[in-house]
Amino acid sequence: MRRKLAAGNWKMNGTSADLEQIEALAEAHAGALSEIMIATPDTLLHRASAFTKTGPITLGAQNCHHRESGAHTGDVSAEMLIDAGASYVILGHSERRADHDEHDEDVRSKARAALKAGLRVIICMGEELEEREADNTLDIIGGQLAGSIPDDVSGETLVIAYEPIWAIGTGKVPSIAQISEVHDFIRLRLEQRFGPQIARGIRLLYGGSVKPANAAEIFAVQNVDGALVGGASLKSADFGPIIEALDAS
Ligand SMILES: O=C[C@H](O)COP(=O)(O)O
Repeated sequence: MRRKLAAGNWKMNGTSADLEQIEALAEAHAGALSEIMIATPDTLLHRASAFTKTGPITLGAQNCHHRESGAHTGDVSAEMLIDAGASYVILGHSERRADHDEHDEDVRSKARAALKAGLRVIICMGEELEEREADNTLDIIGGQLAGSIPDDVSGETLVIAYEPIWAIGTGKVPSIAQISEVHDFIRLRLEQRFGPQIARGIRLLYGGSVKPANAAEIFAVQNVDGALVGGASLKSADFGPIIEALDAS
């Protein structure tokens, strides 16, 4: 049985004044059935960890370097993230792929480093609108799966987030049939590569304009084990109902 995961990605948003959002979530959802993860900016991790020592919330980061340490100005290693309070790291987000020219092999080597250090990884993948319209979505996802995910993974350590790029921050959401098709495809590919036992333990998140109003419908899809939420994770008043919808699914 896979534990549902409501993951928030704050992206480049949030200062110390916003820690009260995490405090409010921790209080309101102390009894949540689902796991709740918030990937704050690295600058907030240590202080946010004060609110996550007990209860259902875990913390994550949004990137890490593929090396353990050394002369890499401005970068942060997986070990440093753990030291600051993270237990997850999001890797391969389309914004990192676009802004920092990250490719599947970069994501894979970062994932190896993160797993070696003891982080769980949320590896993101998704198609551009042109790729969707050209009916290439499954080819794109198949390539990203093969290229981004290292060999040594388990249901404990790997989460995959399907995030169609055209749905991120746009208010556009794929149809339920489209979400279902991609998630079933990912599960099948994982079974083929890792075997049914490992594949069935890996959680698959949907991401892209998840809001309180559409969460329940998305969470009803088989093989959707939660969500990676951007904008609606910034305020506890928005993220809370999404967590409740996941608990109820
Ligand atoms: O990581 C989160 C996704 O990019 C979704 O962002 P969004 O919920 O603002 O569309």
